[in-house]
Amino acid sequence: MSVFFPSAPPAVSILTHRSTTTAITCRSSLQTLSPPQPSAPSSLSLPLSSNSSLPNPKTSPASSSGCSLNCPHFDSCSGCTHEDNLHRPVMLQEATTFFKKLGVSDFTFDTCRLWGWRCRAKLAIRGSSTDPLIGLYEEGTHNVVDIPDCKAHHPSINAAIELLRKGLLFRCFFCLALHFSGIKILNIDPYDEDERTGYLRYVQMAVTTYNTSLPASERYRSGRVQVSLVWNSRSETSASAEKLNNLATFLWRNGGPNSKVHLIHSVWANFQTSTNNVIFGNRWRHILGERDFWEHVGGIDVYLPPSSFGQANTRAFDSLLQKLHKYVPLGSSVTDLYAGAGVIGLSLASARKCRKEISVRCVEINKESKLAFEKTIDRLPSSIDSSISWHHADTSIEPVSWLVGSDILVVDPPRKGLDPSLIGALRDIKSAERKAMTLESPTFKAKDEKRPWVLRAREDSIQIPSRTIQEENRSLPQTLIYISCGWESFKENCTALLSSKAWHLTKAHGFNFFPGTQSIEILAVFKRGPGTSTKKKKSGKKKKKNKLS
Ligand SMILES: C[S@@+](CC[C@H](N)C(=O)[O-])C[C@H]1O[C@@H](n2cnc3c(N)ncnc32)[C@H](O)[C@@H]1O
Repeated sequence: MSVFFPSAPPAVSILTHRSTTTAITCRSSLQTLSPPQPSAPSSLSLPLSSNSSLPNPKTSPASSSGCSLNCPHFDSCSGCTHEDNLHRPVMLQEATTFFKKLGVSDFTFDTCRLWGWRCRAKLAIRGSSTDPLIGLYEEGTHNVVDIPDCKAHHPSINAAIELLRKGLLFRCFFCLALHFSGIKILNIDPYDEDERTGYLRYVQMAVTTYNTSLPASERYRSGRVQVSLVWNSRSETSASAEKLNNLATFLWRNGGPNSKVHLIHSVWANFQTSTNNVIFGNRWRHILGERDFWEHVGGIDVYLPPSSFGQANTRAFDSLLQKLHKYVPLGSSVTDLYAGAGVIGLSLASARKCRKEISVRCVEINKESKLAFEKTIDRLPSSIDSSISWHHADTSIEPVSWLVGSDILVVDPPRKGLDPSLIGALRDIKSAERKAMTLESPTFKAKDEKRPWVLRAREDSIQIPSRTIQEENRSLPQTLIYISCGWESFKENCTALLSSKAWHLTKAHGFNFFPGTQSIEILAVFKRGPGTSTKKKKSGKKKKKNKLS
């Protein structure tokens, strides 16, 4: 649940989360950013679990100086950049000022969860089989820092790392009841970048907090981990396959359904032999546990294979989606660019039961996301009667063709921001619209032929459309909703859009997606045209005309 603390202009409103589970209150009530206040205002939710190393709210009240990270790895790990005032990232003041200058004085900020928020982590594995290191690189190096007590990780991730490293009582009758590491006992060497030897390169840990056999209030803290082992071999048939299977079995035996705490959801392998810094190779193999991995965000069940993009902060993403729904009127046609598995578009399609005739088109460059889209669409409520499609395409190529036929454009690009060609198309949207209205527009036809996978929400409504969405509706979006995880690129893109006078900014919201870092997630709403001042003049003229006529 979100609680709204009204604030005096020009301040930012801070929205905070009250957990359905155990909650801690960082004292204070009203939040403004100018002048800066020393104390934390928030009601903060803390996920706690039996295997959690998070502070217990009953024993560790938040300090009056704010909400601190209190992480033992802070000095050596590159993951977090600041320790204090997690509820108020450094960027927040700058963002508030930036939006105010652009006429948005009611910028809000949702503090979200401050600890245990990361539900998806990619960690490097280095060191030796007798002393494995599992964590992030030290700033500017390839030295891995062990982070067993990371305060950002969902506690289940830390527990799964622990299982990978130290294990439980494994083969204790052989080893005189000593506790040995899963890696040590199986004699699995971590990858050595210099020698290009060893087996285990990285691990991706993804937590699902959607276990419907538990009461809703217990689901978050009882999250289970999909473990993906990035293995230094070409495939599962290579010589080291036995070691890989032994490690997977070890994790499953000690963390699967027959263990004391069911921690491990599934174990996957990814095969990567490249010498570059790319984490994953192209080959994936499901080894143990459930193949299907579901999460529930934005009101829908979302399927997330390990190969597809997934948001790291599940709960914060859910808050953002709830906010986003408010900006999409019933009956809109939506294009979701940089869509991943289409979570944003599909969540919009299902947002309200009465939403009919909405059309959603998702565009994504990673073909691995297609399966996730198909699975997710299968679980959409049967009341949804929308035209929904997913396209494996590069947004930067002929971007105008993706804009045609949409009322609302949602963009959620990677950190580097929008592709220059898309920025160009949006700046020049008026002339693009004129062209689109021309029946024989070449851009139009070309894209139409390239649509490889057009899926419909319901099997029985599948029709090979004789008239595509674009042919029915050739207008271009009147609203642009920009979701950004890269503040610097957002500022640049925003300035470029506004300077074209093709768009003006109407709303902006911030979300604490990455507490402890410099980053915040932005949801910004742009409307077509140059904005209020010109509008006022125009409406003044209109009034006069009306009077005369
Ligand atoms: C920040 S993620 C957002 C994904 C999705 N909206 C979600 O929330 O799950 C950015 C996505 O853009 C995709 N992407 C990057 N460049 C792209 C391009 N040129 N065209 C289409 N998609 C692209 C990435 O593969 C990634 O899935």
